[in-house]
Amino acid sequence: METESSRHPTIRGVYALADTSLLAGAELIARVEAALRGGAAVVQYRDKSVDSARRLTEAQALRALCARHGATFIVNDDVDLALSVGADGVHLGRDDPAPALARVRLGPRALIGATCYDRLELAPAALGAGADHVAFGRFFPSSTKPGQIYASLDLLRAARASLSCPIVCIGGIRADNAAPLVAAGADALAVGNALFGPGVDSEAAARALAALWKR
Ligand SMILES: Cc1ncc(COP(=O)(O)OP(=O)(O)O)c(N)n1
Ligand SMILES: Cc1nc(C(=O)O)sc1CCOP(=O)(O)O
Ligand SMILES: [Mg+2]
Repeated sequence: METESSRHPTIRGVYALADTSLLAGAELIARVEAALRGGAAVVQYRDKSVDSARRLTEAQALRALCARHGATFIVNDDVDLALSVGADGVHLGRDDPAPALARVRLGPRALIGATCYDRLELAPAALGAGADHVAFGRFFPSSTKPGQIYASLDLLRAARASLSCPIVCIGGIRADNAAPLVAAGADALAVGNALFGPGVDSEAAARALAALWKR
């Protein structure tokens, strides 16, 4: 049986973006749990508010939920919050603390993701500075974070050919547009709206995404 101490968190498969602009109040836990039942393997808590009390409560609850399901739990942006709740790691972009600082604070076992947008050349620097996995995107139009630059399948193929770390794809990903990303070497697909948008059956959506690796 897997125990807390024997668990080896990884970045692989359906990476659920638990974004509080999509998931308010009680919906947060209920729908993330549904996505976990459907096969989500990673959960990222993404909350852009400054309500530190709510952020702590929500991150603690998600951390406990992920532990019960054997899923990896990542906090977006906030190294201190990740440390406070015992998250498996943190995801950082260009406006966030540097991966090197996160590595020092979180230790050698932490999972530290770095966004590389549409730029493969950012990856070696991020990995050299303490990140252990990278993300590229957006691949499709995203209503959750509009206006981002597009990454291409060619970029993903080049990244797969040159990087041995886990690669996450993000941005407008759904079960019906994601197969080329998996074929090009994505290890994980970070998905917000297609899992947690209004009216979406989060369990069924996660199951359909997880099936992409079983073809
Ligand atoms: C898995 C994953 N990839 C990319 C991002 C985007 O990070 P960032 O550029 O720091 O933007 P914000 O999400 O913080 O607005 C991400 N969060 N997760
Ligand atoms: C948080 C984030 N970062 C992006 C980037 O391109 O860097 S796209 C994005 C939102 C992803 O959510 P959805 O699956 O709803 O499009
Ligand atoms: Mg960020």
